[in-house]
Amino acid sequence: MTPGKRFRNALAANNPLQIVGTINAYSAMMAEQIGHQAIYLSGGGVANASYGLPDLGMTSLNDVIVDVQRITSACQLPLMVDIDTGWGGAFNIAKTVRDMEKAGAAAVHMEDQVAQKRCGHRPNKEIVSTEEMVDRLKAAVDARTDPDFFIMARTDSFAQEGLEAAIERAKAYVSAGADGIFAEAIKTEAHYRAFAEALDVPILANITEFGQTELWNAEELGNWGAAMVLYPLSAFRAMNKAAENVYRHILKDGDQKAVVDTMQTRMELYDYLGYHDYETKLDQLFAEGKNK
Ligand SMILES: C[C@](O)(C(=O)O)[C@H](CC(=O)O)C(=O)O
Ligand SMILES: [Mg+2]
Repeated sequence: MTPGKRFRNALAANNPLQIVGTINAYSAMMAEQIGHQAIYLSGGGVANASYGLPDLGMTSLNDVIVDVQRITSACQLPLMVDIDTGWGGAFNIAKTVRDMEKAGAAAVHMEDQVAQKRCGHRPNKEIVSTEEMVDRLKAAVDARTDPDFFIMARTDSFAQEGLEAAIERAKAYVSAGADGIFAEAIKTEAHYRAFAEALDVPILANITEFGQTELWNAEELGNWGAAMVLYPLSAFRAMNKAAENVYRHILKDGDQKAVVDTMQTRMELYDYLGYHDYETKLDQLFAEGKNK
């Protein structure tokens, strides 16, 4: 079964489908073993965590592909990838989609901001015309080889143009072939309901912390018509805070005793990695070698 098909199955089986951000391969393994059905690679996350950069369109296709490959090699869950604005014109976008498919991604979202993009929850975003975004989407849809590969259009237009215009754009994006709509930085129950009622494709709610959106519960978002709920950077933010605390204590206390309880143990780490299976296998191979 292709990754795209697995994503569509997860979407059909979960209402709404929770999609959790996994900043690296090991996080993806944890999410999988905890029981999540779909995972996400955040564009902001790649920029921040892998390159120490802000989420301002400074990372390239190849920068993101590296992290996609690491995650899809380690985890079977369908992965949605943030491809920002697709990284260029029609030919570049087509290449982005093909490369994402080859790297094992199941879904992507592409947005209607200008190439010099910003985080969707920050002020002063600029967007391209509806026509330009429609062209981007057509290039993406044409390029996929697996018809189940899921191509979602993200619109950042709500902040500048308001609800009605954003819905009009979303309709045009669906006509261009988008499989789903990511309405960025909408805020209220009425907004979610309006998008869900106007469109007959799955709608994604981006429940990112410290942004424009309240931390609505998945069940209520589902009742309002959201088919997917995204938590793009939640675990990453928590990991960062935990790491910050450890660095401070080591410097201040001269040891890590005060924070050891906040750490995942060696055994927990090994359990997620399947370490003991590897070790058993290695011991067997070693014993066989000796017997020769
Ligand atoms: C979803 C997002 O595009 C991302 O890159 O993870 C960000 C998330 C964030 O900055 O909180 C966005 O919403 O623009
Ligand atoms: Mg992003």
